[in-house]
Formats: sequence, structure tokens, C-alpha cells
Amino acid sequence: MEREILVIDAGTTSTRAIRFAPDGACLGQHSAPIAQHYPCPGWVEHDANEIRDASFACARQMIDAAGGSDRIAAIGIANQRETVVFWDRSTGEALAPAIVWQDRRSADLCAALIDRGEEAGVQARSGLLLDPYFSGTKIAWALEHWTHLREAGDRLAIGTVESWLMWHLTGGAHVSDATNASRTLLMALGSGSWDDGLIDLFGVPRAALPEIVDCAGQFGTTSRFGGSIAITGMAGDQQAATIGQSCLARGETKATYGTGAFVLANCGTTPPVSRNRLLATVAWQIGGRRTYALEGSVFVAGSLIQWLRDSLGLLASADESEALARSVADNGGVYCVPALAGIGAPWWRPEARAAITGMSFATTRAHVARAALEAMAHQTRDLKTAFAADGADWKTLRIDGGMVANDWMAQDLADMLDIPVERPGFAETTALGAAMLAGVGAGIFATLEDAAAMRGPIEHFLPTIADSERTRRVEGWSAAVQAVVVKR
Ligand SMILES: Nc1ncnc2c1ncn2[C@@H]1O[C@H](COP(=O)(O)OP(=O)(O)O)[C@@H](O)[C@H]1O
Ligand SMILES: O=P(O)(O)OC[C@H](O)CO
Repeated sequence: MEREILVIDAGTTSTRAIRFAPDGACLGQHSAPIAQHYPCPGWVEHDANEIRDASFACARQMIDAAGGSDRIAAIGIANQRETVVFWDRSTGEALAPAIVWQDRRSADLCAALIDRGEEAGVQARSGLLLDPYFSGTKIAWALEHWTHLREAGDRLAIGTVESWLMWHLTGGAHVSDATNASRTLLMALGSGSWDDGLIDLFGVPRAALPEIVDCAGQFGTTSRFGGSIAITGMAGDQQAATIGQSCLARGETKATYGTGAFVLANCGTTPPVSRNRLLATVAWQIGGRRTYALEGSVFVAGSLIQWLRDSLGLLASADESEALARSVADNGGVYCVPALAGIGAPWWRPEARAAITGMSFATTRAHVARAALEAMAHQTRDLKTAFAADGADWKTLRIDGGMVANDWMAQDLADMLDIPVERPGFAETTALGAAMLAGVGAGIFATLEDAAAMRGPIEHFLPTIADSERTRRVEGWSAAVQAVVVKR
């Protein structure tokens, strides 16, 4: 019997372990929720120990189900990106809460750096923008406000979530893969190394940072689950999904609709330069050679549906949004701009706040639910315009993530983008991409193209609506979005 690949996918709201056969068949999965902590408005924290312990408990369960560590050929890791962990090298203990990608606490620092005229230089070197989303200003904030981190001196280790998990899996390897490193604001995009100028700008002690490594290779072994297992794949979750969607050729594009929504277009082996406030990022690095992507990051996607359900009590379940959207002929003039955590690409306004516009006494919760789902297509369409202006127009869009179980939304994306939309039968594309990387790193596959044989069947959604209807809806959305995008 062929041995399996185990993936740990440490996401924002949950972490999971998934078993794959080398042919791509999913052999089992187990997940655990991750508690979200909101100590102040705009702050989002995780307990780093919980991420580690829950991820490893899921992994142990799946390894036991597989029949023990001997049955596992390799481990791959995918993770929520930008979230930053601080720990003590001598004990391995977390020294502070993990500051999550959605956290806005460094908004003032970003604004000050923008006012000082730093953004163009930062973008030219890192491919990113000055937004609290990225790890660099979160680290700067933590070092300024949490004095015990500075006092830890040489004992301080800083890393993103894969780095934290790798440390504990291997018993002390301090590494980060190039995709995760490319989200920190500290890496030079062209060279794949830490950038001294950026490190100085954010006041980060270089010795606290991990070594930047490939996404596939022999990164170390773990004995946590019995016998020794090699860890051979590692990538940020959105880059892993790009690989899992087999966006391996230039121009191929995917969109993942989970807590947030993230669109990545393969841009080949030269770092792209955005003139339309998209991000340039590493898609993967293998053999020291980087493939790049342009990215549009939308901060609020599935979390909008969760908010309608949990905070407003407007939905009984996330699934109900589909039945409600279908129950009305149109949105009744209602538009929802989900800037609940500021608004990301292509506007990048951390101070923007959400709005539901166009309501009357005739408005029902079905109209609001429909407007919330429609917001996904509208936000994606705005990104499509920005990508096209940056020379990366999409011919088709490959979609995945928890939200795309919603057939109505998948069709609405095809209708509003006016291109075919492809949805894989197997939704866990992030884990699949990490398994593909681990398979390459373990030598099961020679290349990612070979590993793409793990991908299963695809379902297609084709545009059906008239141009006039699309135009009418776009005009309504544009008016609503203009009302929330606060000019600096
Ligand atoms: N049928 C559905 N319609 C709309 N949204 C959904 C549906 N099912 C799940 N969601 C949303 O998808 C999100 C979960 O997706 P997932 O990819 O698991 O997220 P993440 O990996 O970011 O934790 C939740 O925010 C949930 O509200
Ligand atoms: O955990 P997810 O799937 O919402 O992904 C989060 C992203 O990596 C943030 O950049």
C-alpha cells in the first residue's frame, strides 16, 4: 500500500489535518476551531499555543487513523498568512498573543509612514502596501508596546504560523517559506531574502527572524507522532490554494472565498509591479526559483455571512443565505459594502466602515442576504478590473473555499464577471496544494505539474445574464462603495 501525505492546514477560524493518497484521494480529515479574541475594537488575536496544540491534536488523530507514523510519507503545512507569533527560543513558549492578519492596531503607524512618503519604496522592495494587514507593522507595534519582547533580547523568535508550527514539529528549526516571508513587508521580493532597509524601517531585530526556505524540500523531521516523519511542503494558505487549483501557468487565476477572499493570478518568474494597488507576492519557491503572483485581498467574505448569522441574527445558518437569495427576484435596490474590518484591495482604507444601502419598508432579510452574497461578485469584479489594468486579465476564474458550496453565489460570480467560473469537486484546494508541495519535496512527484494529477473533476458555471442587468447592478454597487471609501 502506498504511503500517505498528511497536511496540516492552520486557518483563521479552524485548523485541520487531512490525509491524502498520492493520487489525490482524500482519506480523512479532522478539524478543530480556533478561538478568536477581540480585546479592543479592530484588534484580533489568537492564542499561539492553541494553534499549535489543536493542529497537532488533529494531526495525531489522522496519523492514528492512517495506522501510525510509518504510514505517512511526508507532512505538508498550509497556514493563515501574515499572523505573527512571538516566542522564547530557550523554552519554545509563546511570549505574547498572536496578532492576526485581520488586526488593525497598526493603522496609525501605517498612516504615519504613508505621510512620510515611505509607501512607494516599500512597495518597490516588498511588492506590498503600507496596510496593517501585513506582519511588519504588527511586529513594530508589538516591539513598541510589549516591552518584555524587547527585554527577551536574543531569546526572542518571531515568525508566521508555519514557522511557529515548524519550530515545534522539529524541536527548534527556525524557518519560514518564501510565500509566507513575502507577506511580512520585510522580504525583498526580487531576491527572496530579508531586506535590510525594510527591517530597519520597522525596527525588527534581524536575529529574531527565521531563515527563508523553499516551499518544497527536506525541511526537517518530526517525532511528535511516533516515528520520524519528514516535513517536505510549506506555503501560505492562499498560495497553497493557487497550487491546489493548478494555476501553474502564467495567467491562471484562482479566488478563495473563506473568512476573507483572496484572488491570485500566476504572473511567471519575474516579480510583477502593480499600478492598481494589487499586491505582488511569491506564489511558490522551489529549488531557489520563485514563481510570482498578483494578489487582490478582500478582508471580509464568509465572515460577513457569519456576522449576519451571529451578530445580527438574520440567518439561521450560512447555508440559509442561498435559499434566501433565491427567494427574491432581485436585491430590491439593497447593496451591502462589507467593510467590517476596513476595506482591502483595491481601495486599502483601514478606516472605512461597512454599509447596507438602499433599504425601504419593502426590504426583507432575504434582500439583505442576497445583497451580502452579491457583494462577493462585486468585490471580485472590482479586482478583475484592477488585474486587467495591471496586464493580468482573467479568462476563467477557479473558485474554492467554504463559501463556494453556495451554488447561487458561484453562478452570480460567473454572471457578474462575465467569464466562466470553475469549481473543483474537492473543495479543500488549500490542503491539496500543500499535499502537492509535500509530494514534490518528498520526491513522490518530480514537479508541481506532475503533482497536479492529484486534482479531481471540475464543475463549470457560465455567464447567463444580459449586459444591461450587469450594468445596472454595477452602477448600484459603485454608488454604495463610493459612500464608504473615505478619502484620506
Ligand atoms: N453555503 C454558504 N453560503 C455562504 N457562505 C458560506 C456557506 N457555507 C460556509 N460559508 C462561509 O464560509 C466561511 C468558511 O469557509 P472556510 O474556507 O472554511 O474559511 P477559513 O478557511 O477562512 O476559516 C464561513 O465564514 C462561512 O460563513
Ligand atoms: O485562514 P484563511 O483561509 O481565511 O486565509 C487567511 C489568509 O491567509 C490571510 O492572508
